[in-house]
Amino acid sequence: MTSVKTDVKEIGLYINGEYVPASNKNTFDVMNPATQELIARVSEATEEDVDRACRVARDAFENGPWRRMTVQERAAKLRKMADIILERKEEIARYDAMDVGKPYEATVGHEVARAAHNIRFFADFVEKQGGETYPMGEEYINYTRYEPVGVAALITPWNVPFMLTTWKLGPCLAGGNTAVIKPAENTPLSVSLLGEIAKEAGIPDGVVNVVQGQGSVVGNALSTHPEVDLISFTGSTATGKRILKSGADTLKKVSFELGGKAANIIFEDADLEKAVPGSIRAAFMNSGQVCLAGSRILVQRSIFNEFLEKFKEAAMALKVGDPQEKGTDMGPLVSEDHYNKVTSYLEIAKEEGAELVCGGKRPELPEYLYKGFYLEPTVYISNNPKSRICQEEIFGPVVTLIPFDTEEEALQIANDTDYGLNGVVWTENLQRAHRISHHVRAGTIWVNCWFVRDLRAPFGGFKKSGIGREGGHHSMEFFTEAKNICIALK
Ligand SMILES: NC(=O)C1=CN([C@@H]2O[C@H](COP(=O)(O)OP(=O)(O)OC[C@H]3O[C@@H](n4cnc5c(N)ncnc54)[C@H](OP(=O)(O)O)[C@@H]3O)[C@@H](O)[C@H]2O)C=CC1
Ligand SMILES: CCCCCC/C=C/C(=O)O
Repeated sequence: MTSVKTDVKEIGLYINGEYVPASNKNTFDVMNPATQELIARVSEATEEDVDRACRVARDAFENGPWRRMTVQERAAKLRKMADIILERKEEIARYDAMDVGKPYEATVGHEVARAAHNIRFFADFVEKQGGETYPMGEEYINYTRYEPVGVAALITPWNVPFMLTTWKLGPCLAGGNTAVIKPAENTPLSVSLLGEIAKEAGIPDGVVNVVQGQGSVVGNALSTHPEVDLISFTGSTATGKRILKSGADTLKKVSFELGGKAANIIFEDADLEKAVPGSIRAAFMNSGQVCLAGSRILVQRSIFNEFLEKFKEAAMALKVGDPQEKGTDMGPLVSEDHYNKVTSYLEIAKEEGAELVCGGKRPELPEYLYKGFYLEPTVYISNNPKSRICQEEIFGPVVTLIPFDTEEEALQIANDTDYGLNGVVWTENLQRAHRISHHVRAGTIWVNCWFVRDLRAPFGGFKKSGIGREGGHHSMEFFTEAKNICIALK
């Protein structure tokens, strides 16, 4: 058996409605992390290319029709875009499976569908959005308008490239802004299609541009560019800090979705029929390369052994393998560098005295996957919540079970982190569910579920997990400027 073989793709930058090479004709190679085969050569933008993309986006914003269209006209084009995404869902999911190593089946069924929903949701949202009016007796009346901000830089990570980019692009375009998108260098394939999909949907040239290349060059050029008015960024906390500094001189608006180290708390009254599979998903979906991963599993001591046995059995039953193949639960890690980072925590865990329950090594795989960056689902037990494996975002299929006795202790451990993106609570006690949800310091708490999303709800992090919120009117507030108009009536 072999993985799906494809020709090496040649991918250009997408600027002003067409694919173009980099100004110096340089390209970079993209590998399939499941096999280390070369899958694409991608044009590597220079600062000059980024400058051109930003100027094109500025011109499309100032002089083009996009921001002048009625919301109904813009919404119709966005709905068309969502339709095209669904029509091309196999191609998009195949791309994400090829460069991220995501299981194709889950990607085509969930993530690409969600990507289309991201665009359609904001088309519907802006059509229904009203303004405010504040009459001042008979003499004056105030009313508000929500106007686009300008040129947005959308900088996105490699773990969920297409879906997370559309999560930003939907509200950006619905608000009447123009965009320069920069996907992660490891995973440029699916996002490279967004410019042509926008064009096919009738969105004017220059409104959606995609530049490719390294964060330190291309991302930095965007974050410092005078024509960029706002930056919506999803990625690591370390990069978020850098972008905040680079954007400071030009006073850019920022929205940051950053890292996480969620506590997944299992109380003794939890229904383990739900808590075990739910915790497995939260731990190992996307090979654990998920900001929302429930990677610190806090288990009440009275049920610790029972939970441990069930969790271990379920983790070991996950099918690790070729992301292109039906039935694969977990693909490889995204790259050699990332594999080295994740596996360095296996050494750290040993030094910290954590007990290895299962995993911690490469799985046995067919020969054609020998070079892939695979790691078995790995589970530790630790009694030291302050240890590095319990504090740092490993971003791989490595989780730690931590025993606790009381609610107070669970809360203390849950909140003992720099991060605050989300938390998960498993209990059949309604009062406890509310109590714990109120006291865990994080932007989203899931009770007896994980990663259930309503796009109207605020999404974002406390502490070092982010700045601002995305979702519904939160996204629209970021991507628009509220203007008050005060009219004298006499
Ligand atoms: N809160 C949330 O919703 C989510 C958060 N994340 C977080 O993302 C991280 C994983 O993604 P990862 O790609 O490694 O994150 P990085 O922060 O390394 O990269 C994210 C993006 O920023 C770019 N970038 C890197 N350096 C700079 C710079 N100096 N200026 C501007 N842009 C730059 C990267 O480019 P390049 O790749 O080319 O270096 C990439 O496109 C994890 O910490 C995870 O928790 C992920 C998903 C959701
Ligand atoms: C495998 C999917 C992980 C998605 C992580 C971030 C989600 C953001 C959102 O739902 O908007």
